[in-house]
Amino acid sequence: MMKAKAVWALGAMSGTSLDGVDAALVKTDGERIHAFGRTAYRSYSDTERGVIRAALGRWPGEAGVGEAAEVVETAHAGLLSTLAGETEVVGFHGQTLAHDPGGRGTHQAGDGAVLAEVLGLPVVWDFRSTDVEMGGQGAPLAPFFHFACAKWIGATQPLAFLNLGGVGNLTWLDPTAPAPDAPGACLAFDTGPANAPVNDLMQARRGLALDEGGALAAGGKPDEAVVARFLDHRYFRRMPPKSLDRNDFHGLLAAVEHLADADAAATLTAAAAAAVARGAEHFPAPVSRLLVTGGGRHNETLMAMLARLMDCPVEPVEAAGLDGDMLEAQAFAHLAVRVMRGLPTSCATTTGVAAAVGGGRVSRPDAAASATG
Ligand SMILES: Nc1ncnc2c1ncn2[C@@H]1O[C@H](COP(=O)(O)OP(=O)(O)OP(=O)(O)O)[C@@H](O)[C@H]1O
Ligand SMILES: CC(=O)N[C@H]1[C@@H]2OC[C@@H](O2)[C@@H](O)[C@@H]1O[C@H](C)C(=O)O
Repeated sequence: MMKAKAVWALGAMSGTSLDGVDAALVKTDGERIHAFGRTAYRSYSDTERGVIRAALGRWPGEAGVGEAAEVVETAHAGLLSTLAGETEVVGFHGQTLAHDPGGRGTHQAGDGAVLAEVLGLPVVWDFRSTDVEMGGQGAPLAPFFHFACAKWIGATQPLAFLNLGGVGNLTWLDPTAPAPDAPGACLAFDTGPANAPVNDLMQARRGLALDEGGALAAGGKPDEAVVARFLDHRYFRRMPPKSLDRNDFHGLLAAVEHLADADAAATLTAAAAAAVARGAEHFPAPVSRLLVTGGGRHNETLMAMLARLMDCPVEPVEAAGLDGDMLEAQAFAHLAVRVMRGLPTSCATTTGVAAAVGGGRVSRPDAAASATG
């Protein structure tokens, strides 16, 4: 079989924590990573964040959604144009405003056609809709990239990637499998809330965005009864694949209302760790290591709790030479190339979709130009 040519692709992600946009270059043929390139970040201003926050939970056509999409497009256009000269294709995730795979679908704000026109490059976007239309969860989508990362780092034994963002997601994988959608290659799902509840607590009690380093939680004692009640949630009894919306565990903050700040932070941190451990019970085989990506890997208390609960080494992805701040952006660069090549981006064991599917719409600059007159 002829080997596919690797190309430089530029991926961009605007995550659930609404901090800003990550962008990263990856040289890939959609199967194998050939090189990692430059990265860039642009934070949202408070005003921009406010516009996006006001549109959370809303669907296309509803109030505030157009304004949020414009903020997302402007931020991406500015950031991506600084790297556009180094790439052939863009993978644009956009900002998830609402995610209800069993109901109304999934909604990422930002129009790829607008970006294609601005950047003069093909843009792959709307990665999740086709999967949802075909009965999948539409998330997580990073697993096929995690599989490529496992090959890149030369892994030979099953391992797991854990993303600790607002929500947590876990990918178990066997790097000896021939492809990520091969039988027994991957199992992936959202574990539960990760940083979002602690962030919400810090905002409510201290006016801060996050528990820096997990310092507040480190000084508290988890309320085990609250953690046990949290684990009783029906989400943890569901078999994977499964995915979550940021607000699916909204009641968690009320459950720690009676606790002092440090104990409340410790309890919510313990709940996030326990959700991961509960998820790991679904692993088809033991793992050699758990590689942690996403902002939560900077939370030392959360990492220590995880290390106590897991029976394998728990390490930030940097221990394997990867970039934990950019992994999701890199994932959408890699997935964009898969879409361009007609390769699937999800399968039954990563999103629960009936058959492996290639999500993603492709907008080309000329088409964008003619569509907009
Ligand atoms: N130094 C730190 N100490 C403690 N927590 C931190 C630190 N840095 C980041 N975090 C946590 O990580 C979060 C951001 O993580 P990340 O950027 O991975 O999220 P995201 O990509 O927006 O979310 P998702 O993956 O759910 O879309 C912050 O909101 C905070 O809770
Ligand atoms: C619907 C949606 O945007 N989900 C995000 C979110 O953030 C983390 C987790 O929940 C994961 O399911 C997903 O993002 C990553 C990039 C994914 O699809 O793999």
